[in-house]
Amino acid sequence: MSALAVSDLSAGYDPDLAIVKGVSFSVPKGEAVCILGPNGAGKSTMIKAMAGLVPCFGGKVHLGETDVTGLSPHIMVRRGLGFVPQTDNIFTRLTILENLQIAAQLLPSADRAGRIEAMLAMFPDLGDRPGELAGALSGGQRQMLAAARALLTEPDVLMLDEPSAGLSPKLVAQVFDTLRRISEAGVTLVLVEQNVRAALSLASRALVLVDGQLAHDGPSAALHDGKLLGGLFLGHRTAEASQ
Ligand SMILES: Nc1ncnc2c1ncn2[C@@H]1O[C@H](COP(=O)(O)OP(=O)(O)OP(=O)(O)O)[C@@H](O)[C@H]1O
Repeated sequence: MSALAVSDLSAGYDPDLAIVKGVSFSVPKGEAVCILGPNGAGKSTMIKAMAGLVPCFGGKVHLGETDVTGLSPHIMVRRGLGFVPQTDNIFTRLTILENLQIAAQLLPSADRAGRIEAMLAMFPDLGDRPGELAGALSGGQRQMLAAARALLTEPDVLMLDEPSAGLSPKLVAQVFDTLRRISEAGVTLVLVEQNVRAALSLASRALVLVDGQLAHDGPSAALHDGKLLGGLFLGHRTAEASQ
């Protein structure tokens, strides 16, 4: 049983103009998968459609055995999906603790304090200063807070849209170390990334999206060869994508 299965998904902003065009893939429980591709390929649109934030025109998204296609984002969370958007993923005028408390509203009240404690323990940079304003955090720490908010509800699958966007190389390394720990804890990860090297070092498998279609689906190791990746970005397709 896959943790996440996407079949023949079409999605976009205008029903007459699909951005994501018939994409299929599945992610086994515990796997980390990255979605790469040139600018404008439709990566963010696809991950947002999977999270219920962009309309799906056709196809299905399953979380485990549950069909979650087109459900609203807060219902997706209840079905076991965590999503970290690229921007506006924390409340900058609230404290770290308040950010976690808001996310915890989705949990039964008896579980809230324990889960918040668990997140503060998992992310020591946050646990050291729960009363600090989120707006005062570094870019990397903000991404950690956004991930902590999504992990509070113990999702089966955590999806992230460009967690490295706008970060210095040092902060990118910090964020990816955190993602590695999350992956090692058994959470299934799906991330869209522009930072190819960081994404391939974390994920065991890579999908390449070009012009809204899957051009490649295979082990990350195969893409350490920059030539293959360059060819894919230019529009070549590999056999794995059509299987
Ligand atoms: N809110 C929107 N309304 C209409 N069109 C949009 C919207 N957001 C994105 N698009 C269009 O969808 C297409 C795919 O954009 P998307 O952001 O999904 O690509 P991407 O692969 O994530 O690109 P990048 O790597 O540059 O972030 C682009 O043509 C873009 O202009």
